[in-house]
Amino acid sequence: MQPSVEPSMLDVFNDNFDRAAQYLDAPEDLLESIRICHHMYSIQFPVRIKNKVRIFHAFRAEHSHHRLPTKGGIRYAPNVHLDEVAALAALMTLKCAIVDVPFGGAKGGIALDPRDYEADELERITRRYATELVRKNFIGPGVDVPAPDLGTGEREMAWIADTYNMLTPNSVDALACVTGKPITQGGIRGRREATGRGVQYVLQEFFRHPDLVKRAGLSGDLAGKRVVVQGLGNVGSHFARLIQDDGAVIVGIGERDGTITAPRGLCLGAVLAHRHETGSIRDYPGATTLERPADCLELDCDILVPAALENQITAHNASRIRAPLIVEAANSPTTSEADAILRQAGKIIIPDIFANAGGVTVSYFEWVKNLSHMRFGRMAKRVGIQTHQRMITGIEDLTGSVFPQTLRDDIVHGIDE
Ligand SMILES: NC(=O)C1=CN([C@@H]2O[C@H](COP(=O)(O)OP(=O)(O)OC[C@H]3O[C@@H](n4cnc5c(N)ncnc54)[C@H](OP(=O)(O)O)[C@@H]3O)[C@@H](O)[C@H]2O)C=CC1
Ligand SMILES: O=C(O)CCC(=O)C(=O)O
Repeated sequence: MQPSVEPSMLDVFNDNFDRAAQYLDAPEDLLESIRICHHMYSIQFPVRIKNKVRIFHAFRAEHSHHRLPTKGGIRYAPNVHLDEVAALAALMTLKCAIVDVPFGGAKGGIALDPRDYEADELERITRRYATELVRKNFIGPGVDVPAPDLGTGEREMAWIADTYNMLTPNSVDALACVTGKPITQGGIRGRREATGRGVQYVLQEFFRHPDLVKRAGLSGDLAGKRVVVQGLGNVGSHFARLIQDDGAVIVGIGERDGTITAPRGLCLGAVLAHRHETGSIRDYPGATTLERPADCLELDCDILVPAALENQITAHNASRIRAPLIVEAANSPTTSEADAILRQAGKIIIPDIFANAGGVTVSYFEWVKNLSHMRFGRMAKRVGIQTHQRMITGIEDLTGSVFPQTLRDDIVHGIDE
């Protein structure tokens, strides 16, 4: 029987937690203290928008303080509420543990649709939210460190860092109060694409395990695999670009305004240019446009990557999912009932708390960089350049050949952030 109401994200987290707990030999009281969200902050504040005072509802949840600071994004979406950020904060605790970064989990949000506001209005709302977080000690380099999530990005993180800085004038570590900042404001190279790149790495790793590939009913490597992506935002667009470089073929894309599909493949760059020009992915030349964003989930493909919203694969559509491999780039895109249906059908699901952990991993390096007040590699850079230079000269002397200039520059320069 199909449920009439979709479960909340917190229901889904609790179901999954209970399922995982069965594999542990841990007392129930301990499990309960791991499950619950420890600190929750719910705020309502007024901001003047177009000469009218509007009340905004905003939240921050710190799931676990077993490691500090707590860490997790801030989302701007119309229906954000306290239970939702509590569930997302719990996922952050598990995610940080899986990739072993020293944080407890947190998440926050403001209930608004960013498309309804001008940039200066969003700035005032964001700065007021950040001020409220400072007032209640829900932000700080050693307390709770937000980052981008759905509907937010580098710009919002820069506003938050600046607000924090203004309110704590003697704090030398102020920049470490938030990650995902622009490079010029203390950000780190690679954070922008980190979550999508992490999803790419997860898939590359999956295809290094022939037993898993076989269990999914697939063969070979990523090249030629047919991929469908839902959501062309920060996570989805970088993932799609990177996976195309691995030879995968994007056969479908779902966005807010519908789905496009082309069995022979879509060129991501051209789709983004089309969206930029027309404001929509619909009617992309050479592709079929389907009405609903969720139509993309049911397309025939090898790998399905939901990278937009929660609760997309539900008890209602799970039986129509054709992809044998599902990679959860979004947080909580699959309800627990859907998860059971998919597993029953023999599908492999790579869960969000592993698949999208690339973002918080790179955030960790940004935080460390801000606390150390030094760019990665700065101290050893010159020594590295001299060592590589000597190595190249030695090889050229021994072989009598000369390195091509571009290769020489590449080797001499070495890695950066
Ligand atoms: N940013 C990060 O580093 C991380 C994000 N995540 C998770 O990844 C997911 C996506 O986040 P992110 O990419 O940052 O968010 P963005 O806001 O950058 O992108 C979301 C994208 O989804 C689109 N979208 C909105 N509604 C729908 C819909 N109904 N169907 C299909 N697409 C839709 C949006 O379109 P439009 O622009 O029109 O709104 C937008 O292109 C979220 O679940 C987030 O929690 C997880 C780890 C880290
Ligand atoms: O980069 C971070 O700190 C957190 C990213 C995030 O919100 C997430 O992984 O869901």
